[in-house]
Amino acid sequence: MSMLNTSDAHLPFPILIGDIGGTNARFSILADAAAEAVNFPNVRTADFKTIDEAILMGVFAKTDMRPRAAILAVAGPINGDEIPLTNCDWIVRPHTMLEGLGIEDVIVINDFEAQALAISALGENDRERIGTASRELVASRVVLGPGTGLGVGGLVHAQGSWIPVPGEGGHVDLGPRSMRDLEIFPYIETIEGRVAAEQILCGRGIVNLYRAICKADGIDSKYRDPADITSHALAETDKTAVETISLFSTYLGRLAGDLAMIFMAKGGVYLSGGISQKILPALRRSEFRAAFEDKAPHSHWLRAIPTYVVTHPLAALAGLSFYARQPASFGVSTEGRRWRR
Ligand SMILES: Nc1ncnc2c1ncn2[C@@H]1O[C@H](COP(=O)(O)OP(=O)(O)OP(=O)(O)O)[C@@H](O)[C@H]1O
Repeated sequence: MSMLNTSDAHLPFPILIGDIGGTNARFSILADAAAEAVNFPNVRTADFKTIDEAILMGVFAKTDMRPRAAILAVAGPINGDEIPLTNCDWIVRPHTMLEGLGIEDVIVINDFEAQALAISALGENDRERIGTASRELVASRVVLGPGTGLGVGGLVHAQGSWIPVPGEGGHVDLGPRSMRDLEIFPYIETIEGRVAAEQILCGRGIVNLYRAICKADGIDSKYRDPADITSHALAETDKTAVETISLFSTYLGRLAGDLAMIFMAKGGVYLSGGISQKILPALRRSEFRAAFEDKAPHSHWLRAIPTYVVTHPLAALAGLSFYARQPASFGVSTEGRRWRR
């Protein structure tokens, strides 16, 4: 039995769980540890001034259930009693929630910690395997998700617990490796001179990569929206778009393999984020998996690690509910991130 959570009392049910993204916030309520989650319609963050107002209108106005506790996953760092969100004007103020919403206990964690909690127990219907490695081990895992940005979360298995590890893995350096990379990389828009992984592996990164390929080839770029590039790539109606998504898959595989080595992720590497699902047919091709395994001197080891695309539509909420139902199975540190009345 793990000692990691002994200082943390269980949260009282019903528990409100929330995944607060830049554009959308998704909420559910768990009536008790055995009950199915009751899901509420997506709330667009731009439609409400505050998260408290969104909870009142998007949840409380639609049910008689009143949560006694809340676990929220947010995109952004959690420091202190005022938590600003990346890509959205909301500031999460747990003290205000305790006073105004009748909630007794609030925990706030990072969105990729929630994604990491989810990959501890996703079923076969909630993921699609990429490649042939299929050995399922109860061992450390990694999740990386290209969306508006690039999130990364580790899930370490130790002392009989799953321990989510938040971090800024989306900001590691990504370097050129092939001759073609060397032609394209000089044209990738940098951040203070650096090609951080997020300069390529996210929505705006797809456009950045596409434009760099156009410049390297001396042709005009036609598309400004990542969705246009992926749709032309998947339909094979534009050669540069096809190469963009092929290289995107290679670079995603390269980073996924690096993270697998860093975390000794024998339990598998998971791709989440909106973009992974949208380019699933491209990820099924050879580039992603080939780059993932291309890690001499450890390729034999990478070949045995399964890789998956998360297909669960509400994976972060699923992760939060696994934790809410069975907190003792997880080593979630709540220090400085839990507020009680
Ligand atoms: N078909 C597509 N192909 C590639 N990129 C796309 C496509 N559709 C949307 N995008 C890009 O995906 C990004 C949004 O990603 P995602 O849907 O994962 O949102 P998110 O970052 O999780 O935010 P939120 O949680 O608020 O929904 C945007 O940069 C958008 O331009």
